[in-house]
Amino acid sequence: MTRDDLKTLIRTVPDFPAAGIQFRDITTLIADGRGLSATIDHLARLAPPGTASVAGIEARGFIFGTALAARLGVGFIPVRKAGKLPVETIGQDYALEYGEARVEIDPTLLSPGEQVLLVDDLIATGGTALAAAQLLRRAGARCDNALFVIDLPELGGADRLRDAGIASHALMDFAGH
Ligand SMILES: O=P(O)(O)OC[C@H]1O[C@H](OP(=O)(O)OP(=O)(O)O)[C@H](O)[C@@H]1O
Ligand SMILES: Nc1ncnc2[nH]cnc12
Repeated sequence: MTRDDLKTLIRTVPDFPAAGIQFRDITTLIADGRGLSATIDHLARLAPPGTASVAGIEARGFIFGTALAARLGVGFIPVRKAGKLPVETIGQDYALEYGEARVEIDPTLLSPGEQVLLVDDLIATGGTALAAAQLLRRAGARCDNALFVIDLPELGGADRLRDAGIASHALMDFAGH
């Protein structure tokens, strides 16, 4: 399946979770077996050589991140929402398109200088991905690359990541918010 084929499997839900938001829903993509498999194929082709682990952002980033890590034969690092990890964590607050949140990681899961590939379903403002990358870097890992299924380019997230020294790719773009 091409990236254009995959794009047809994304469901758009207007005014969720707030008025004016066009919610790009990946559940219709992952419910399609060929679509899910092809998505992981496309992401795997974009993974940089030397990737030592994949970090995925809760919750939707876990779906693509774990599948990609298994495909690449590397470990998976969960970037969790606040209060979920059972050990001492480092955390970062951030703003997103429709609210505020905090992500946390267990820094002991990472080795110094380890090259971590950040994965999420979607990049909008980039606030979530930037917070996750900052955490991975604070833990001593390298985080210079990120992959997304969907980019909303008008919200400028990929530009923010580039300014922070993170190269990103997405399988598809959607215009508007
Ligand atoms: O680029 P940003 O403006 O930061 O927005 C993108 C983030 O928003 C969504 O997650 P959400 O916080 O809705 O959580 P979920 O994955 O648990 O549904 C999405 O999965 C990204 O993680
Ligand atoms: N428009 C959108 N659709 C789905 N997830 C999102 N996360 C942030 N903005 C989003």
